[in-house]
Amino acid sequence: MDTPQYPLLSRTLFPDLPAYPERMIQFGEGNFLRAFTAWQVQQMNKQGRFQGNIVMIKPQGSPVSEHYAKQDHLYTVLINGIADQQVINEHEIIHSVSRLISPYTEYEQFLALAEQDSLEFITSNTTEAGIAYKPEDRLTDAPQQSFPGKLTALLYRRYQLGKAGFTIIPCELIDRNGEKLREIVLRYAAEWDLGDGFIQWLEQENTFCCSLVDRIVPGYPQQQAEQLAQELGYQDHLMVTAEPYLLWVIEGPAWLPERLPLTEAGLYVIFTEDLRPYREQKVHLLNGPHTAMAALGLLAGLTTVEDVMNDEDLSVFVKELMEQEIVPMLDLPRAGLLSYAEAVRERFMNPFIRHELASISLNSIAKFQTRLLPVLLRYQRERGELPKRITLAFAALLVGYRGDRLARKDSPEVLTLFDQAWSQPVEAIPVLLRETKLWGQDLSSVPELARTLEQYVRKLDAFGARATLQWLGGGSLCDD
Ligand SMILES: NC(=O)c1ccc[n+]([C@@H]2O[C@H](COP(=O)([O-])OP(=O)(O)OC[C@H]3O[C@@H](n4cnc5c(N)ncnc54)[C@H](O)[C@@H]3O)[C@@H](O)[C@H]2O)c1
Ligand SMILES: O=P(O)(O)OC[C@@H](O)[C@@H](O)[C@H](O)[C@H](O)CO
Repeated sequence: MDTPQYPLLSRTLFPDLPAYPERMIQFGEGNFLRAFTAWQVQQMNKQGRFQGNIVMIKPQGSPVSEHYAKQDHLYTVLINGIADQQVINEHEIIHSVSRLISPYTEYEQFLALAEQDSLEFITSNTTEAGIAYKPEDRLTDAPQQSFPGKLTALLYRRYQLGKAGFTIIPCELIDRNGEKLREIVLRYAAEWDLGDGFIQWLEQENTFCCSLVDRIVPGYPQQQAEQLAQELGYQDHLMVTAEPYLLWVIEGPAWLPERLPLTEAGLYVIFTEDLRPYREQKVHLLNGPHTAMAALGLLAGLTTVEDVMNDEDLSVFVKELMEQEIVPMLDLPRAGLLSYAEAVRERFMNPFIRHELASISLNSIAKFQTRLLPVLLRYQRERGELPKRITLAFAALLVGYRGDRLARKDSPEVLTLFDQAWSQPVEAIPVLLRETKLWGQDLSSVPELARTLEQYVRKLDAFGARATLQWLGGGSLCDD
């Protein structure tokens, strides 16, 4: 929203903000990283513990938003929510980003980062799709299309200059993110014939860490933009809202906490030798319910996570989904899982942030595959029956992806598969379940799955999401 009566946030307005040498390269300029890594770097800087800034790299070719340069790479993070029973409504101008480079228009500037000795860390968040191998990438491209391709080119230049390697900590929400990134970089190194010396340098001088991130960051506060400009006294096109909670689990070497003193700065960062249990818990008990509530909530006509948590039927659904279907399928102590589940529900109830179900529903098929499907399959194997709530969320997703009720946001490939299947409604569900490109496996032989989904889809179509939820919880429907 434009609020031209207020000056634009820039260093002219705040000339005393400090600037530090660049110590971190960050692939990704999205909302999440702006309220996560850059915010944390600023907390360390404020305490004199890091004294380093971030260079952001635009991982994709879409035009760079003019706002970064116009705002001197400053932006506001608004922290809104409840922590330790205290209401928190804080804002902070983040000045830990020094510049944003697009390799698509400034490829030489991008590669020149290899010359900078002050740079030690590389972080990234390029969505679940970003850590991907693209066979067409070449060292001679300017730039390579994939994020790992660009990273390999940068690392190769660094190696050629005989300089020290980096500590690389990706934040993408995929399993073993650091290992996957390392594998792809090594693959490019071999395929591009960059030599044994480079491969040895990659392995010995660089550290790829796996990491898990957790902070709800709904992004730009569209609806309060005007009021905020009035309160802050400036307009900021890059401001981003986040909850107070933050967790970063990093699986890395013992020397890392000292070099990256996040914990010392009082941030909830866990350095561990094994992040798997943290990942299982978060992906299934926080992201899983998000994906399920988005599928059902949108069909029920709701808009935000808060709407869901204030809805009698849906909030019960979310609680039972967590406690009765997800918790029993996780290999972690039950008491800890239940208290995590409760804390997550409190975060979902945050009355100060507006988390749109539509934004959570982006690319829901891939999300269902990682967040809920493993739980559904394990439940079916161990109990000999389907978990009814996850299955209902699955049915709601299939209805949503039919395209006649809701706007769908997914890759063209996924949408085409759904359009083809739904063009023959009678056969649609078995056809979709067989499609390995959607689920990573053929689901047609999962006992009772096709039949149950067909039943739930019929009920969702005939009676709507709310009545179907009530029926699932023991109520009756006219065709019972
Ligand atoms: N927003 C949150 O609450 C939150 C919390 C935890 C994790 N995350 C994760 O962060 C990711 C980004 O969220 P966001 O809110 O910053 O979104 P965003 O749309 O603001 O930013 C997305 C970023 O990813 C890049 N990107 C997108 N597709 C890419 C691709 N195929 N290859 C390379 N780069 C690509 C974009 O250029 C941009 O830098 C999400 O996918 C999610 O997994 C988000
Ligand atoms: O960011 P996405 O689109 O991958 O998923 C939506 C939410 O589940 C997610 O952003 C959570 O809010 C986040 O993972 C909390 O740490």
